[in-house]
Amino acid sequence: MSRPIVVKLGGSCLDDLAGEWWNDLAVHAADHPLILVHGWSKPLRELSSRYSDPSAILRDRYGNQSRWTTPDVLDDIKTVSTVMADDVIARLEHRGITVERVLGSDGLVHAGQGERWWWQGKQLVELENLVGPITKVDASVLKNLRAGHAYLVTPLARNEAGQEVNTDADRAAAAIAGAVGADDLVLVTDVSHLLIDDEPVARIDAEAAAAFRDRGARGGMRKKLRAAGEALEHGVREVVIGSAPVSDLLAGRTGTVITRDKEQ
Ligand SMILES: Nc1ncnc2c1ncn2[C@@H]1O[C@H](COP(=O)(O)OP(=O)(O)O)[C@@H](O)[C@H]1O
Ligand SMILES: CC(=O)N[C@@H](CCC(=O)OP(=O)(O)O)C(=O)O
Repeated sequence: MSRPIVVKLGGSCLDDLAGEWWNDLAVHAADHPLILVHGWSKPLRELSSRYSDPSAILRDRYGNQSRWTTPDVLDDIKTVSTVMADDVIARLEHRGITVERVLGSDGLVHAGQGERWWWQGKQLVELENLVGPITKVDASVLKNLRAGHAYLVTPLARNEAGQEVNTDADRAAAAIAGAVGADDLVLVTDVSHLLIDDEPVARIDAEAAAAFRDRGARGGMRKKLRAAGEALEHGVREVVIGSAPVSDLLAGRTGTVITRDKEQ
């Protein structure tokens, strides 16, 4: 069996991907087991204005942004994810690829104890946030990995107390890519490249990407660079960030390719 490909579909761009983009993905999926992991940031903002309020986003002590997640927010995440999943499934099935949907919290993604102290704007506050760091991915849940078949993962997780928690979608995709032995992780988003000093970057190694992350990356890109580093540590060969069809990103025709070593 060829190695699986993991593609993370950014919540920022999922509804902007054109028919051609899906045609290209279906060609890949016909030859490789495919795992899609989706985000939901934009659909949540469209569901309710409360998700555009700056107080909805917290930061941990490492500067990672995290949605303030309560049981109501989890319900909203599931509502928008079901609509997105129905759309993705229809698009791929129409192109001859079968799709199985998996909630990460149904045994695939395990989380540890969450943080209690968060930065909300400039204030450090103690609050309950249903977000957990990913501790394990149980790849045996994805037992039907084969060419022509795709999994669509909603990256929620379950913690040791049995609670369902939110996770970061890029980092969940990285952990899943490592667990299934994927060679490639593709992070599809609303920008064509990582920009450093306003210049698009075609290739960068993990060390330089981490150095830039801590110096200059913001918001969603900061999380992507952290996720890329984690994926490479877990054995993924390369991580590509961009907005083009997956074939173009995998061939290095566009996007930013992040590799473990300089020479790769
Ligand atoms: N150095 C950078 N290069 C490119 N994009 C950046 C950079 N720093 C921050 N960003 C932002 O990261 C965003 C992508 O992350 P995010 O909004 O989380 O997307 P997604 O929903 O696809 O995960 C871009 O739209 C851009 O505004
Ligand atoms: C803990 C946390 O913040 N989780 C993210 C997961 C979704 C995500 O990452 O969506 P994008 O791909 O659109 O960025 C959130 O709820 O927004």
